[in-house]
Amino acid sequence: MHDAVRIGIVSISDRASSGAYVDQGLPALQDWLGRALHNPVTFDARLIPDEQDLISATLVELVDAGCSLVLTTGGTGPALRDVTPEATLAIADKEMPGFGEQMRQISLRFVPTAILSRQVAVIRGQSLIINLPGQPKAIAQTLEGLRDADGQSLVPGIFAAVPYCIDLLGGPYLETRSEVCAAFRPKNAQRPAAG
Ligand SMILES: Nc1ncnc2c1ncn2[C@@H]1O[C@H](COP(=O)(O)OP(=O)(O)OP(=O)(O)O)[C@@H](O)[C@H]1O
Ligand SMILES: Nc1nc2c(c(=O)[nH]1)N[C@H]1C(S)=C(S)[C@@H](COP(=O)(O)O)O[C@H]1N2
Repeated sequence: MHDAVRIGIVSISDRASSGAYVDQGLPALQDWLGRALHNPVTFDARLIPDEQDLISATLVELVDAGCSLVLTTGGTGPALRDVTPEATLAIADKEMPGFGEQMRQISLRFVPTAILSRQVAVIRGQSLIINLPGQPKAIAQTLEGLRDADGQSLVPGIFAAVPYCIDLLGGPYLETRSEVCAAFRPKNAQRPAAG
């Protein structure tokens, strides 16, 4: 039996939230997490514009609702309306700089403009909050990393470190499908395989 987990997914886009185009962020997040995790997931989904106070309030609401993990997409670039990192840092207890550093390493293998992405990850209470870029295809790329033609990992995706981080926060034990994402835990933190 796998632990149940509640995950917040937040798409931050002026145009998708106003209906100017169809949001692809929430479906991409839900699809990837559904493929990667064995655990039963309850999703709390929000589609909101690039408004700093609303982004912060939404993140607080999702943490208070019991989300162990909150993933955002969009609003991490340099444009005037891009304020997702500021809104996330404003409600943080701790910053987790490794996630942003690793995402930029991965994304640089795809586009030189990855340098423009300012995404951050933070802890608030017992929740891990991670900003992902807004390009829908960047969601799987940053979570999963990059493989060569034989399926060998070239750059590990950031999700490999998420289950152990959530263990350390006292959250549910997340188990991943290794063909999508091989999570890493130190040996002493591994539960015996079920069955
Ligand atoms: N939720 C989304 N659904 C579909 N495509 C998106 C979404 N968010 C972003 N994109 C695409 O990725 C690009 C970069 O995302 P970014 O977050 O910088 O958006 P933006 O240009 O600030 O505009 P907006 O906030 O109105 O989506 C967008 O120009 C758009 O083509
Ligand atoms: N993997 C990946 N990362 C990416 C991109 C991309 O296409 N793929 N686009 C970059 C660009 S052009 C920008 S401006 C930043 C910020 O994007 P955001 O404002 O959509 O969050 O993400 C970067 N990271």
